[in-house]
Amino acid sequence: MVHPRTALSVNLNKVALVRNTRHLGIPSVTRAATLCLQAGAAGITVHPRPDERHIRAHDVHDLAAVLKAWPGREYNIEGNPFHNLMDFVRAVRPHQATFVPDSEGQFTSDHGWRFPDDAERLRPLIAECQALGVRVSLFMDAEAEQMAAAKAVGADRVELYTEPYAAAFGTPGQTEQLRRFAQASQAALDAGLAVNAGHDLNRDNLTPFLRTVPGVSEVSIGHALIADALELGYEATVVAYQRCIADAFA
Ligand SMILES: CC(=O)[C@@H](O)[C@H](O)COP(=O)(O)O
Ligand SMILES: NCC(=O)COP(=O)(O)O
Repeated sequence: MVHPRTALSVNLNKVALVRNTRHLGIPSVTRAATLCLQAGAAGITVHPRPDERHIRAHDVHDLAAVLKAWPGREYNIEGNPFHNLMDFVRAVRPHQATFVPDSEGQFTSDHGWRFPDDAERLRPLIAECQALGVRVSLFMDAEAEQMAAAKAVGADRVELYTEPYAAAFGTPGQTEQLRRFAQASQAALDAGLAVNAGHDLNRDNLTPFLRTVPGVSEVSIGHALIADALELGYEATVVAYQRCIADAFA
């Protein structure tokens, strides 16, 4: 079942990471995508980093072919538009491009864009994506005062970087983080942006997040979901995450 309120996009970076440790082609990234889509995932996300530590260029094209067989499901490609992302956008025209301000060797994504600093250099690349029919989401820290500027630069959506919430989950800081994210999401919605969210979301912290943070259109989840799939399998794991989403709106 694809839940109508908040779409689940499965990030397959970590399947590729394991695959790359041998020259055997397993675990298959395309098979993971197919099994997750068959289980009801609304889409697939990849972050083809320049060093190809996990998702490689051929994966991006292989997955585009898989998604073509799934009308209504979305392909989201993340990356830094000043590095290699735009070449992938031009070549495969995904449904969504998520601009992430990562440096080339960065351990993982850990911050969003800053306005007004980044505005003028982002504007033409956002416009180019949209001219190609690709929706643009900007990876942003949960700062309400930054949302109007994200809209002004032309973005369709923001993706709230959820690691600070995930790190506070289960501690006294959880309430304050949820308030911060709810405020940032409402500010984005008020500015005319749609809201995505991602990074370190899992089966424990997802439902409370969606119950409290208004109007989340899509969550992209990879690390914890793939870890769960090692134990439960892709189908049961996607169903479990869809249940977490459904529980938030029950
Ligand atoms: C942008 C973001 O928060 C994640 O989607 C990112 O893809 C994580 O990258 P790694 O899987 O390389 O840690
Ligand atoms: N944009 C977040 C994403 O795609 C996956 O992040 P994570 O669940 O691997 O932390």
